[in-house]
Amino acid sequence: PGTYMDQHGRTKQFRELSDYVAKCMNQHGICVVDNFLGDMPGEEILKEVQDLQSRGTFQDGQLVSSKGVQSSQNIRGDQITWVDGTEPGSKAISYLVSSMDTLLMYCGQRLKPVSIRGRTKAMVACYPGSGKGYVRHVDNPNEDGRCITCIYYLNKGWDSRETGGLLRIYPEGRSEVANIEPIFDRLLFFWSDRRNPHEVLPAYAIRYAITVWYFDTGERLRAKQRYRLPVESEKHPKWTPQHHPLPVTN
Ligand SMILES: Cn1c(O)c(C(=O)NCC(=O)O)c(=O)c2ccccc21
Ligand SMILES: [Mn+2]
Repeated sequence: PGTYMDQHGRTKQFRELSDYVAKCMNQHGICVVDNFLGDMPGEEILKEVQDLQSRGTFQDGQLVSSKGVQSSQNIRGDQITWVDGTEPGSKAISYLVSSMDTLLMYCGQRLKPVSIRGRTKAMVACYPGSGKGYVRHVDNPNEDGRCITCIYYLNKGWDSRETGGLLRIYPEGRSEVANIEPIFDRLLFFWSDRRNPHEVLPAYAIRYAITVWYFDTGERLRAKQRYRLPVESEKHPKWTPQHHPLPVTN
């Protein structure tokens, strides 16, 4: 039987990790964390995503462009579904999202100048591997409130030389690009605004990812006033470290 990694051990790990994430975000605006949760929890999350897919909950992603919704099946093969973590069969996804929340909470005020108090639900995405990718875009080009994009990848043994599917980021004002392999148990953060245009290169194998966008409190409030959304419509995670049973770790 495995030993429980004690809550204290994990807290210490997250504190150190948050030092790295805060520094990396302020320096580069892009941050990669490998082996975020470990093999076991990663496998649990992958299983839940595959179950979601087998239950047919994924629908084709719509490309919402500034000209309103246009169906884009021919451009993007991605399929998406939204999970808030309370649905049956989403315990591991919920553990992932609360781990993301906790890590960002430990970053606290160091992620200047944003102050994060809310986020979207988790968007589970699957590229079927038919050679489609995702056109180059900016997640938040018009100050809709989203400040940090957080993506968790689930693809075991992914090798983009074989199966493509690289995330390519073109950091604004820089000559070099960032090529991110969507490998299993990898966590990625980047600023959601125009600093990080990005694209997903055509994928030739099934490619899973789970994305959460974190809101900057001020920007989100202003965006709501512009569109008169009820301010309470956001799911505000409580910022106390979530008490949840830690997975058995060998
Ligand atoms: C399916 N999919 C996406 O894959 C990305 C995206 O940037 N993905 C990056 C990645 O998976 O590495 C998106 O930004 C996105 C935005 C709205 C709807 C669907 C979307
Ligand atoms: Mn994107």
